[in-house]
Amino acid sequence: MKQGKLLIFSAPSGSGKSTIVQWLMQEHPELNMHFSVSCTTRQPRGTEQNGVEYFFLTPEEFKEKIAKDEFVEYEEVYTDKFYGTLKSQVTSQTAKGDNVVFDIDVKGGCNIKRQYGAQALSIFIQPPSLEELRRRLEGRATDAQEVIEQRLAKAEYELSFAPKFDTVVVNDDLEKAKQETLEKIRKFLAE
Ligand SMILES: Nc1nc2c(ncn2[C@@H]2O[C@H](COP(=O)(O)OP(=O)(O)O)[C@@H](O)[C@H]2O)c(=O)[nH]1
Ligand SMILES: Nc1ncnc2c1ncn2[C@@H]1O[C@H](COP(=O)(O)OP(=O)(O)O)[C@@H](O)[C@H]1O
Repeated sequence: MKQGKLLIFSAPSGSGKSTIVQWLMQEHPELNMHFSVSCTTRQPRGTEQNGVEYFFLTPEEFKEKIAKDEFVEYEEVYTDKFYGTLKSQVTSQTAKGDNVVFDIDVKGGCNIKRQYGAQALSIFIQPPSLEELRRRLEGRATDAQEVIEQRLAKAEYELSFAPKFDTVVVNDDLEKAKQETLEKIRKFLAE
């Protein structure tokens, strides 16, 4: 059976990556995309549920998974906040011929691309500007101001990773960004 492919999405927090990924998964079931549920040590926010958006782990549980070599990759994305991709999330889907979607930080995105080469497409979702990124994070109203500042402080560094990705989509006009991403994925899956 044909192996599934990997679709990696990275961007500074607030760029619109989750909005685009959720739209693709809801509106385009023919793409056969399955979300890779990561592990994290951050607290759940809003309506997030364990096992849906993330597996929410204690730092001890996370360390145990590192020791057991259960991660394809993991990073301390923000101070004391660990995020990791489980090997089981990748192999169980690709073996069935399904495509796996990763919403993952810039370093993790480059790491997975390095490991999977041509089986993976890495997409960088770029905000039109840092000012707009601030507006979106504040508008989303899911994080405390301190958390927003922490994320914005990291955004410039993250933007410098864009050239390392297979492709960059600027998310200015959301509809355009969705269509552009869709076309790129269709082309890659047809290869
Ligand atoms: N390296 C790595 N990064 C991850 C993983 N899962 C999520 N992330 C990234 O961690 C960052 C913070 O994610 P989150 O707390 O959900 O905030 P949001 O991106 O603002 O919605 C984002 O850049 C995610 O893409 C993972 O398994 N590994
Ligand atoms: N092109 C866009 N124009 C204006 N607002 C947007 C656009 N794309 C996304 N947003 C909004 O910006 C906020 C951050 O988007 P989100 O998808 O949560 O980002 P990320 O997953 O990259 O952290 C959300 O409130 C979302 O509705």
